[in-house]
Amino acid sequence: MTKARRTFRVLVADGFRAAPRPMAAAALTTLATALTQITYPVGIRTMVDALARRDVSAEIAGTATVAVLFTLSWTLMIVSAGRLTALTDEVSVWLSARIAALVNAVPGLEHFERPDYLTELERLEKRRPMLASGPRQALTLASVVVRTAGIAVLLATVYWPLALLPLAGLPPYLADKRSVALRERADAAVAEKRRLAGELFELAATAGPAKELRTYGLGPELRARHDRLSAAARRATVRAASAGALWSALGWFLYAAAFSGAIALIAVRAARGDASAGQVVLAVSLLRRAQLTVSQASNAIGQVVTTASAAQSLLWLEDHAAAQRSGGAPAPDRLENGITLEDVAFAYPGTGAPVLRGVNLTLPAGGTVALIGENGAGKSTLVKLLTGMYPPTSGRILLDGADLADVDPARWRARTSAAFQDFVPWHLRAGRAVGIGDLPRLDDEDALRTALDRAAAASVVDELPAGLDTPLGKSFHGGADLSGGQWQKLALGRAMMRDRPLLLVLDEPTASLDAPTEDALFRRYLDAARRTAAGSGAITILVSHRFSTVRMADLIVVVDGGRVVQAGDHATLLAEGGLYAELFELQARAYL
Ligand SMILES: Nc1ncnc2c1ncn2[C@@H]1O[C@H](COP(=O)(O)OP(=O)(O)OP(=O)(O)O)[C@@H](O)[C@H]1O
Repeated sequence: MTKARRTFRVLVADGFRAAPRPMAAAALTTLATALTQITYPVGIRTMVDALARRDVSAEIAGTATVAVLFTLSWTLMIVSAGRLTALTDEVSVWLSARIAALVNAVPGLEHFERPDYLTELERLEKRRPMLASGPRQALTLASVVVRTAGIAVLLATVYWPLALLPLAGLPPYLADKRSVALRERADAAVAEKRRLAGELFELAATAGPAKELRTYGLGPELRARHDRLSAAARRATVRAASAGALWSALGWFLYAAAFSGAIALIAVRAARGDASAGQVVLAVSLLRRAQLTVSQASNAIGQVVTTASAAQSLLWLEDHAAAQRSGGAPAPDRLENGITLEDVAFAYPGTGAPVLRGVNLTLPAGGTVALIGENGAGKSTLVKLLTGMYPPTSGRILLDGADLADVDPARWRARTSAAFQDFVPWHLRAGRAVGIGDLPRLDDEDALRTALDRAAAASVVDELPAGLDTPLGKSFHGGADLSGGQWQKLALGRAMMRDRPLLLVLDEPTASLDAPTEDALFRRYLDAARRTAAGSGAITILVSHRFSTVRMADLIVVVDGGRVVQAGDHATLLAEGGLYAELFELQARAYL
């Protein structure tokens, strides 16, 4: 489908998809209003000419026509305004669901991490209300076209050159289009500044960073940066708005000149006796209406042009979601041999430098694997590749020999589970904050309890006033707030919800827990994992900086500068005397 047809689809056809009945009702009432609005001046002409001829019956007919059409046009106008508002509401709800579905249809994280994609998503979010009113604007434009055509035909019955008057609407239309383009360009140019300013505002005004802000006295610096960015963005948009206003003024000046010329032409024809009194009244009434219609046309076209350009953000998202690989092979039911990385390299999209290079590694089925390395070594990136958030830039990841690139991302995701270091403190009821780890069993209390036990998190829920039903977080009135460690235990419980994951990732999931708790938790967890892994060959990956935990893993993988520099069990790596032994000694000495 061409771009123009797809844009038309967003503006018109989506209205019928989102809300078929409201769209049909709005279309009918809007067009009926347009027809009655332009035809009632014909009754006025009949009235005035009948008056001049002293023809009483024609005058009664003209008056009745005016009365009926006038009353109808007002009634229909009010009904159609209501219909159009209802239509916009329905399309808005439908569109929100569609955007959310499209964003979630993209299996990877690229659109959340690349600045150019973020800008496009942000523009789409900002333009959502405008897009929701697309069908309304399209109907308004259709009504304007019908009225303009009707006015041109009726003016031609008075004196044919007057039919050309609606063409005088072109200069204001073109000027408004230019004005919109100027503002759009300025908006796109300052989008990054606005986003940064928004992030700084969040930092300065939300509870999370408040402690650090006060400790380091960062408030004034953040405010100054925020003000500088906001002012620069405002200056650019105000400049564009002023230039746009000048263009609009010029367009309307040209229209006013054409309008005055048309009035003068009718006056001259009437003075010469070439037009009846009724025709003069009809022409003047139509010219007034034409003025109104042209200004509405210019607005309606301007809005449709803006919305059509906003629709490009939605089309971009549709294309981006469609370009993602979907379908593909199912994930294996169980792992026999394990997951193998073959010469894997990876660079984040939009950045040149690889953060992983030449990674060759086998994670044995049923094993527990610990990833260790210094900050920024590439551990979390490796995890993102294994969970299918990103494909490798080169090299392959094989599940029992089958390329992960050929497996349907959603089906692979359904067989993985994870607790991340930057877990989400879901503000839900406690049971649900855990249950969303396996949506089909969201309210399955037995499954919830088992998951909480596996994560050693049962006590967190038991201490809550209403147990699993306790609302969590400050979003709820009276919601229970938890400590960092308690939130983290619930996140672990969430990761334990899936019964038969093939890959379970625990990416520094215990950073908020004290060392003995982490140690006890992992002993207990790894025992259970080894037992269940016997059935499915599941692999557990643990990212941690604590060697007391790491040493329990079957395989320890040492990552340094994006490369795997060592792999083996604790005793082997210690005997090798490389980076692992060095880091281990360092930490052991710190505890002495
Ligand atoms: N979304 C991203 N876009 C660009 N670069 C990124 C992104 N995420 C991470 N990086 C870079 O990739 C490198 C590896 O980061 P990664 O988070 O994988 O390290 P890590 O070993 O998990 O570190 P830590 O122990 O601090 O969590 C770092 O240099 C980091 O700056």
